[in-house]
Order: sequence, then structure tokens, then C-alpha cells
Amino acid sequence: MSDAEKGEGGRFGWLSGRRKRSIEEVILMLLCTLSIPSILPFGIYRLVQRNWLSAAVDMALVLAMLAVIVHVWRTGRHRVASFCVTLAYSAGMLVTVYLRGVSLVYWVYPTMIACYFVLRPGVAVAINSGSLVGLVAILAPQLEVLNLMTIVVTVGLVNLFAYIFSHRTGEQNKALHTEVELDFLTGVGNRRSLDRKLADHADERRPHLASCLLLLDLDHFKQVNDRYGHAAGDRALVRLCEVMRLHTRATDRLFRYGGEEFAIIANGAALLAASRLAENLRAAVASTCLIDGHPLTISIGVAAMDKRTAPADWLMQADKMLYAAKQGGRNAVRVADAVAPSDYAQGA
Ligand SMILES: Nc1nc2c(ncn2[C@@H]2O[C@H](COP(=O)(O)OP(=O)(O)OP(=O)(O)O)[C@@H](O)[C@H]2O)c(=O)[nH]1
Repeated sequence: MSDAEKGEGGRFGWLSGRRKRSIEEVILMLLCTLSIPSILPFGIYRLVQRNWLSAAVDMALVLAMLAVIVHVWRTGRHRVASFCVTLAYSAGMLVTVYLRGVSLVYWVYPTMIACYFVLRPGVAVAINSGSLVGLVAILAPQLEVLNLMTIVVTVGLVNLFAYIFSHRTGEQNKALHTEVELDFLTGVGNRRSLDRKLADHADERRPHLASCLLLLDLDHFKQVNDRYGHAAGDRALVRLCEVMRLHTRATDRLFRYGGEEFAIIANGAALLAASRLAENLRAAVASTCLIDGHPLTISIGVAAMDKRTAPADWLMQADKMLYAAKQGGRNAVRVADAVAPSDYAQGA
């Protein structure tokens, strides 16, 4: 992937603040940026017209959008900001219709569609339903029933279509994610997904707990394939992943690194805790029947995901430890630096 694609440097690096940004952040900032030239001219016009209240609403919205852009740009936090932006949009739209009458009802449609860009479809539909109730309350005294019904039905249809589109896109994204990021055989993350998670961890801006990387490899697995066939070997790999799931926490992430080699990101686990996890896992596999009549063991290398070094270094460290575990006779755990053997013996 090129620098420009990563958003971390390259020709367009300045656009993303030379930091990798999530698509949600970019969409939110783009939406707010586009809102400013859409609203500002009306605010200025109303100022010139001395229509103070309407001008104040427009200017407040412009300032709110500016504040959100700065906040998301600096912190990268977009969830709460997305929610606040849609609430501000919706409130601004209702106040505008209240102040200026039905002629401004056209703003309702883009405002409501914008919600689906930054929020989950269910949340967007809930906010827009509330706005529709408010809109009816505002317009009911001014409009004939038929006109009011036309607005309600068209707003309802716009929301229905936007909801269906947004929901379908979400489902397609999930399916795509499964195709692209999960290992077909075992259902754990694949190598691509591991690389992405490691990069995410390196980019994590919030202060976070220590985490560790475990690389594990089945010992003498070739013998299984040779003796029982590839299909039996596949079943053993699936079974190994079940054991890994059983012995890891919901926050830990499992990956197939390649062939009969797997990786675990032990989130929030420092070296000592990760080495305990590795030892438990090693013991669990040794005492589990992955394949009938053939005891199988694993070797594990553990390394800290130290933010001072790069993901490639974490992988290299863990791989070195895995190699050491293999060289030491297999069915073993080796932990990089930091943890002295005595610490480990006490913790195990
Ligand atoms: N059944 C099955 N076997 C696989 C798969 N991917 C890799 N393998 C096998 O895993 C075996 C790996 O063999 P080696 O690299 O020699 O390692 P090993 O026999 O486990 O020996 P050590 O790692 O040194 O303990 C090979 O026989 C591969 O064919 C898979 O998806 N399914």
C-alpha cells in the first residue's frame, strides 16, 4: 500500500494531518466541511436582512461544524461527535422551519439523509423519526391536511429508502469483511487482518494498556498430514482454534498467521500475563485430543507490543521466541526479554 493510500504521508499526507484516519472520521469531517459553505451564505444574507434569530441559528450551526472538524482532526474521536452533529443538524433544521415556515422544508431531506452517513441506520432512523414528529407539530397549524400528509409521506419514504440502502451497505460490508479478513478454514482472522490490527495498535492514539503478541505453531504437524491425510490435518487446525478461543478472553484477537502457525493479540496483557496465557494454552493443547490417537503439542513465542518499536519488530521478536521454543525441544513457551525466568515460574 502506498503512503498516499495509507494517509500517513506522501502527496496527500497534509490532507489527513499526516496520520492514518478512519473512513468514519473522514466522512464526518467532510460532511461538516461541506455544511459550512452550504449554510454560511444564508447566515450572511439573513444578517444583511437583519433577521437576527435565523442568522444566529445559521451561524451557530457553522460554528458547531467548525468545532467538530477541529475536535475530530485533533483527537480522532468521531462517535460522540457524529451523534452531536446529527442532533445539531436536526435541531437547526426544526428551528429554521419554525422560524421561516414551510418554504424551508426542503432542508429536511438532505439533513435526514446526512444522518445515515455518520450513524448506524437504526440510530439515524430513531433521530429522524423524532425530528418528523417535531416537524408535524410545527407545520400542523400552518398547512392543510393534504399538504402536511405529502410532507410526512415523502419524508417517510426518503427515510425508508435511506435506511434500506444504509442497512444493505452495512450487510455487504460485513460480508466483504468476512471474505477479506477471516481465514476460510478456521474462522479466525487471516494474515491481512493481523497486519491491519497490528498497524491499528501502533497507530492507537489513546493511552492504552500494554499488549502482547503470541505466535504459536503446531509441533511436527507434517506427520499428521502424512499419516492421517490433509482432511484430518484440517480438522486438527479447526480444533486447535476452538481450544484457543476457550482459553483466551473476548478482547483477545486470534489469527492464522499461515499454514499451521497462529497468532494471538493479547489485548491489555503485559508480558507476565501473556506468558501465563501462553503456558495455559500450551498445557491445554497438550491435554486435548486434537486428532484421535495422535498427541499434538504447540510451541509459543511471546513478545510485547512495545509502542517504541514497529509491528514488524513485534512479529520478529515473537518469531525469534517461537524458534527458540522449537529449538528447545518443542511443547514450550519462550518469552522475549523483560520477564525473568523466576518471575515466570512464580506467575505460572
Ligand atoms: N492439513 C493442513 N495442513 C497444512 C495446512 N497448512 C499447512 N499445512 C501443513 O503443515 C505442515 C508444516 O510442516 P513443517 O513446516 O515441516 O512443520 P512441522 O512438521 O509442524 O514441524 P515443526 O514446525 O518444526 O515442529 C506441512 O505438512 C503443511 O502441508 C492446512 O491448511 N491444512
